Amino acid sequence: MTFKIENLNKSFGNKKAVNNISIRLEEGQILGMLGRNGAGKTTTIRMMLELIPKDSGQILWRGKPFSKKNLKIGYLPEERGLYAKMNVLDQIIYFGMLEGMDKKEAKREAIKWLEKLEISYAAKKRTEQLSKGNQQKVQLITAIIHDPEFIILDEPFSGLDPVNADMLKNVVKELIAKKKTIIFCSHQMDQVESFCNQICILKDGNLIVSDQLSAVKKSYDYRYLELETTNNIKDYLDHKQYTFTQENNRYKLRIPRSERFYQTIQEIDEKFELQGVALKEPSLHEIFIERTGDDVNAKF
Ligand SMILES: Nc1ncnc2c1ncn2[C@@H]1O[C@H](COP(=O)(O)OP(=O)(O)OP(=O)(O)O)[C@@H](O)[C@H]1O
Repeated sequence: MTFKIENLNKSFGNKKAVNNISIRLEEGQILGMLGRNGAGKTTTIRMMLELIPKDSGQILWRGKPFSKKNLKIGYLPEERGLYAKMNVLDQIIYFGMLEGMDKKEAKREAIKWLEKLEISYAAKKRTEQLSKGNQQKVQLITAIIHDPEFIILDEPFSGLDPVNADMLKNVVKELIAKKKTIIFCSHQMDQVESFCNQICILKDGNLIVSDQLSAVKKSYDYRYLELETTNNIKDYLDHKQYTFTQENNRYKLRIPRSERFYQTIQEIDEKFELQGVALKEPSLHEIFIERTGDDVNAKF
């Protein structure tokens, strides 16, 4: 395992913000770090980046301390941290130099990225003159200009219009294609699902899920059977005590993973004639809600 967090702990006074968590990640994998507000994600990341000291535990990269001294790390923080009065190009060069680049190289890369993200026109503007979305592009550039091998992205697409969101998503896809190791924090479950092959869920400082996304889905007790029919099967499903939702001609039934549903399908088809049938794994959204303690039936 290339990246390891082992028995990591952090308290603030009486508050246990991170409780003995261990996470493993192979190089080139994308980990979605999930948890409700206050779960301990930012605290974990801050310890990784040595911004705050850990109480105990270790964080390792290829067997050595996970530290800027041993690998290049890129970080896009949730609270954006740019210098408002500094001009965009100088700002990016400054961050590049902080990460060990020489000025010429940082300038070359900065110009390349500004062109790629279609904000070259803003190179000489003060950062505060840019829209929120364009400032976020600048922030992303400062996080990856030094070509880091490990990248932490905290809510990278929040507050972006769809065109800019797609542009930054393409950058993340390129990073994934380049086999960067990435930790991706987001409350947008569909984004986590589309980018990450591994997930961990924190709750009140505890790690309650940590596995491959596919394994997490398979460990969920339910699946969903989607049926399409022009006939009204609502009464039948009520009678059979299925939990389901209906949208026009489509019905979505929550069935235990163990249920032998072929017979159900056959029975419904004979009575009502089905136009479509599909078996779906639960979405990450559903798993998240169930595992972090909310009533899944209320949300279903
Ligand atoms: N500097 C601090 N002093 C005191 N308590 C803190 C400090 N930083 C975090 N906490 C507490 O630790 C807990 C974990 O907070 P953390 O910011 O890590 O959560 P999070 O999962 O990142 O939440 P969010 O999704 O809202 O960013 C919370 O109860 C928070 O109030």
